[in-house]
Amino acid sequence: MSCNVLLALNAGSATLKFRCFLPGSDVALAKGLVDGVGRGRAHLTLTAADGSVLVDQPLGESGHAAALGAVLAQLDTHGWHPVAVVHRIVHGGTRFRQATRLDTATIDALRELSSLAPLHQPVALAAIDALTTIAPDTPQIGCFDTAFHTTQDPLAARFGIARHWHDRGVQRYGFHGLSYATIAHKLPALIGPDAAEQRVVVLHLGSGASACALHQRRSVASSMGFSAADGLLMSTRPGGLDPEVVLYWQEQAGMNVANVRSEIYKRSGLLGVSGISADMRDLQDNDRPEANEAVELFCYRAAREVGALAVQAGGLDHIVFTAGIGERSTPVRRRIVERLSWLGFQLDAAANDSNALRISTVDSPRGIWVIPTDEEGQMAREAAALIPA
Ligand SMILES: Nc1ncnc2c1ncn2[C@@H]1O[C@H](COP(=O)(O)OP(=O)(O)O)[C@@H](O)[C@H]1O
Ligand SMILES: CC(=O)OP(=O)(O)O
Ligand SMILES: [Mg+2]
Repeated sequence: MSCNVLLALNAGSATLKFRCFLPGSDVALAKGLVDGVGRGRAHLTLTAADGSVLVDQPLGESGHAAALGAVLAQLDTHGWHPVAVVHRIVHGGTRFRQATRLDTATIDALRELSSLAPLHQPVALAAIDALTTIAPDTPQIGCFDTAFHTTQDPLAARFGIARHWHDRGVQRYGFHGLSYATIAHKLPALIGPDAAEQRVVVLHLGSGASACALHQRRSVASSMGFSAADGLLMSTRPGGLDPEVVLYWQEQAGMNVANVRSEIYKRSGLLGVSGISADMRDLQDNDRPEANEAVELFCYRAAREVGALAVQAGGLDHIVFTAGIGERSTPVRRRIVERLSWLGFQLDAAANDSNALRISTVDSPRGIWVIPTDEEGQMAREAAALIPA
């Protein structure tokens, strides 16, 4: 049977995640992943809504364009025809504040922001360019990680630098907005309508990691800034760094801009501190002291940021863990919450071990929750109004 779908694409540095929705709804019909893109070992999986695996296919030497071509071919074979494609775009700068139909002018404007999100923006643009070539008549829509944070307190968006820089766009934007918007959307049903409006800090802990304070389900402040390199320790990014370190690398270690960017985006974080792996699973099960120190630094920095965000939100009632590490790592959640116990967060160890929705004890003064993120579902909701009838 053949069926029109909205195709949502979330292009990462080495992955292409996708999901097909009934147009105008957030009901998913199928989802998939191409792993190892551009690394000589791309692999496509396509899974139906009931969990059955429809495709499990090595693609070999595929870049983003070839990977996308293979995805479209498989969707076609299974009778799914994209009437529109919606892309996750990490940086929308000051201009893109809501889901936007993409054309030559908007794509050019997004290209100018590439250096501020070097791991993400170029690959999203590669997917957009590939689609423009393969399916020029299919409408494309961009949804932005920065858009959810336009409600931030103006003070939270300002660096302590000369005003003219701020006016030129050197501001704190905040990222992972599609993930935070998903959590804000799910909160009333999952934690209760009154609790949902309280002060909530969401910890999005994935390859990139950040934290966001919500009040009345809107972003008040977040840990990421001008780029997605600020804030928490991440898989390969350092998070907040004294700017003099960058000057030291350039002046004393002879590193050029490309070397510095690589150090910041690819060689720091869990990988740099441990010297072992960027993957939390490898580190939390490893007995070497360097692995333990990397995990401990990750947890300490996350807890420290929760404290800072509690000040910005004027208090704190709940914390929510989400994304790959937040949804699945029992020890990371335990170590973060231990550092927050003085704020009234008491962990229920058994609930934490089973990744339950509520992981705080019944008499914990404040709530601790685990809520799966759904960036693609959020994209489908945001794009609904822009899909041609
Ligand atoms: N069971 C688990 N325990 C600990 N960490 C996990 C687990 N499953 C996945 N992760 C971690 O989640 C991270 C990826 O998260 P994800 O949200 O998928 O990131 P992204 O979409 O940004 O690539 C990886 O660092 C991986 O180690
Ligand atoms: C913004 C960002 O860091 O995204 P990701 O976690 O997907 O790398
Ligand atoms: Mg992610």
